[in-house]
Amino acid sequence: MLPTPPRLVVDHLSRFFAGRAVVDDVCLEVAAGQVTCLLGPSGCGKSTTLRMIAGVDRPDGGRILIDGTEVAGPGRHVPPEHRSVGLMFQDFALFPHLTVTENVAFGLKGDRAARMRRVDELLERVTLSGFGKKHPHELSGGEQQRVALARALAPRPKVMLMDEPFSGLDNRLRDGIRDTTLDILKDEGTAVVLVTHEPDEAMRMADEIALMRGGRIMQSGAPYNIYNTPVDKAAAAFFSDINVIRGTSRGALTETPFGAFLTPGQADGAAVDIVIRPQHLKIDFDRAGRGPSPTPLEGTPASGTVIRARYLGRESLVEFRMAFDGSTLTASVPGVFLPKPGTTLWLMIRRDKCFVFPAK
Ligand SMILES: Nc1ncnc2c1ncn2[C@@H]1O[C@H](COP(=O)(O)OP(=O)(O)OP(=O)(O)O)[C@@H](O)[C@H]1O
Repeated sequence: MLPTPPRLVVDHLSRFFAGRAVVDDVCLEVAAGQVTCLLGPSGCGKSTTLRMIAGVDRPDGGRILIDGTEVAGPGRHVPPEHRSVGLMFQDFALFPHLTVTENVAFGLKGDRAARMRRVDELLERVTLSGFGKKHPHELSGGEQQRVALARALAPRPKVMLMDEPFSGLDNRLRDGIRDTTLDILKDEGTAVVLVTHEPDEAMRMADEIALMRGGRIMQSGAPYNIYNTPVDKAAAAFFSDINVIRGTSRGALTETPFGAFLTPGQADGAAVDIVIRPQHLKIDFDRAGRGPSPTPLEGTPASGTVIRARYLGRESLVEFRMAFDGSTLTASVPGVFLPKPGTTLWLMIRRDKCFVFPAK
């Protein structure tokens, strides 16, 4: 038996505007029931990629296949309504003059009883049973969003395309609605491509994240891998603040004020950036002008003076001016830790948590 093809395949897709590649050789594979997030800064080509998958824009190169059938490619363009794709955007675009039931039933074909069964099933799924006769203006933002989800899912699309679908919602509503939406999409077995510029949203929703920059996918993988093995400094910086310590490679080592770091593979004499997230800097107290003893895992401590400390709820962020060169480093500590500005403390760096990149 032949293996089942992925539900959605995007194969070397490109799009040019005024001679500039805004989508540049993008490849994706999304299985049924899988959520892939296109994540990246504004203007990196996420929405253009989504629009080509939807069929409202045509690629200049590459192909798109749904369940193994080419829907876009050289000389081929299947119109959006024949692609079995569902769409959900930031403005839910419900029809204001139609009731909730009529909105959800809008794209459904077949006899009335079957259509109504599907509408009832979906309204129950999105916990809006009993709302069928209401009009969109009688609903809250979160309720409208759930109607939009039910409407998009009603015809059982093979692929669901979502462009910042939660960004219009109140912060407090968002997490709950994201989780409900995810459960329903997984239950329906739809392949999902979700566009977002928020790393937290991608980490929360995605089975796979495709990190985009300048029209290209810079890195793709499971959220854990993207966060813990970024391909470069910018990929690391997309998910959190980062600290950068510059050094020069000698043999397989780079000497820094925090001791030597193993940096194999870097050319001798090359400038190297050691990158560390704030939660992986360890803070220790001053012992009459000395720090704690060096350890193999955390290296040599370096002293710094507190510039400011802020409490953010789950954690405290402490900024330091480092004694060795006056540079600034930021450490985060779970809970409440608010040392006074001017206090001298010592910082250490977890060797197993830092990333090494050639300096650019
Ligand atoms: N129809 C068009 N004509 C010319 N340029 C366009 C067109 N559509 C998009 N662009 C340009 O292509 C680039 C990518 O746009 P796109 O909307 O795909 O980015 P995005 O990553 O979705 O950004 P955002 O998060 O701000 O929506 C941008 O520089 C944009 O200005």
